[in-house]
Amino acid sequence: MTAAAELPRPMTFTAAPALSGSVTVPGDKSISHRSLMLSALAVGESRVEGLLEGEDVLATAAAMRAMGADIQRDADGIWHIHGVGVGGLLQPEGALDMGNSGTSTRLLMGLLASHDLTATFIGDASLSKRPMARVTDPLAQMGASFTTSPGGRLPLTMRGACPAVPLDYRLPVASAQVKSAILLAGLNTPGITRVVEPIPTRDHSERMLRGFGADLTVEVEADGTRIITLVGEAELQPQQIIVPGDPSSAAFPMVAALLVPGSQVTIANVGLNTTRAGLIDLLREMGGSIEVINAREVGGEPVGDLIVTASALQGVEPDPARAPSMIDEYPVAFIAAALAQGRSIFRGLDELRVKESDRIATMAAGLRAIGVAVEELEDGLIIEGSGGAPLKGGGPTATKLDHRIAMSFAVAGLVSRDGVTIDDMRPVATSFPTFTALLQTLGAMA
Ligand SMILES: O=C(O)C1=C[C@@H](OP(=O)(O)O)[C@@H](O)[C@H](O)C1
Ligand SMILES: C=C(OP(=O)(O)O)C(=O)O
Repeated sequence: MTAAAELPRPMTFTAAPALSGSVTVPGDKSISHRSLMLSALAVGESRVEGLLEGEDVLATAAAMRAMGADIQRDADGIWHIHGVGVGGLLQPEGALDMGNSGTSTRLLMGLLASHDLTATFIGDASLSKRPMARVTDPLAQMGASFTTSPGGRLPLTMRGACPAVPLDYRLPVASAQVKSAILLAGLNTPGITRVVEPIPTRDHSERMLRGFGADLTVEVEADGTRIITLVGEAELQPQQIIVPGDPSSAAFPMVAALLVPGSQVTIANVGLNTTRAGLIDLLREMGGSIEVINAREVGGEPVGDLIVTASALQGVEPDPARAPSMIDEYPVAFIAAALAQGRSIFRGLDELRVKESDRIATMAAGLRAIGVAVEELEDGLIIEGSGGAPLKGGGPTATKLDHRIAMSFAVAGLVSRDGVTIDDMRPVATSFPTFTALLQTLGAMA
């Protein structure tokens, strides 16, 4: 990194004229991570089209390379991966730098837990504060051992177990990262690995593992509990993967188009997997006009184009049970609530406190600073909406190395009187490197 890249990059977003046009967002981050990891375990060449080329996914690519996978990007932007086979990852020479990425860290810990190697995981200041016991505990039950920093955090060193012991595990926290870590560990483990998921979370790992030829079944009980069973010592076949646009990135232009009066925007090729589509349901309940056209299936995932038209929104009190289906979209949903008519009450969001920042506290402070009346709860926020009146604005908003906080307050700036200044836009490169260019395409910035 150059010295300039290390300096915070503040930016001000000001009231926008009506947004219009058609855009695409970069590839899905969750699917991109998984496509690199599973391709690196298949024997032969996999091709990945539409991979998110953000810092988080590039951290996964670098780690897989460091453990023996051959990963190349061609001039057309297609990624070619020659894998090493399940169980074939090599001892990395240096520490694995996971940057800002929780998904890379937790999924790779799972993947390596059943390999005969030692790996050290390091990350940035944000990642080094995040809890890892949620994965190290079950992986230790499979035989891996860990030396962690205080509180079970990064930097940590893991010694994998080979053969590992298959695990039957009921998730104590609704987390796709924990689920995926155990399933990935199960790939190179003799016998049956089973994960019981009382509250469904994103199912990209299950879909993709099956797509690569793993013997994986999902049973859904009457109360919605999912039981995922994986037969270990799998052999994965190389695949051609097309990554859909990330619904978590589409969330920002979607909310911007609903809030900026007179807007109509098309966001093409957005992933619409129901385990990810909670924000669309919520915004529609608030009165948002979001039409899905060209619904189709691409590479085993539902995809569609969204036509979003500016709408007057009403306050909501969403059911906490839907939290996993929009877990990364709450920051921008809070901005939508700040412009809605009436009060919104968000509860059951404890998980937001352990993301790239404490997203409840960071959003509460940022909203207050731009003139929104907000009450912080232990597990959520109460937000008094402006009824469509522009927010006061201000800043600089402290983003705390959190890309979704930065993009959410950028959207708030588009519907503010005085503009909103973000203290540092650099973290946006982790998931959505083309964010400001996309806002420009829509006419949001001069
Ligand atoms: O599995 C994944 O790709 C992800 C799962 C979610 O995390 P949790 O599993 O911690 O809820 C989400 O917040 C993260 O951005 C990506
Ligand atoms: C929480 C997120 O990602 P991760 O856990 O991979 O850092 C996110 O992208 O909002």
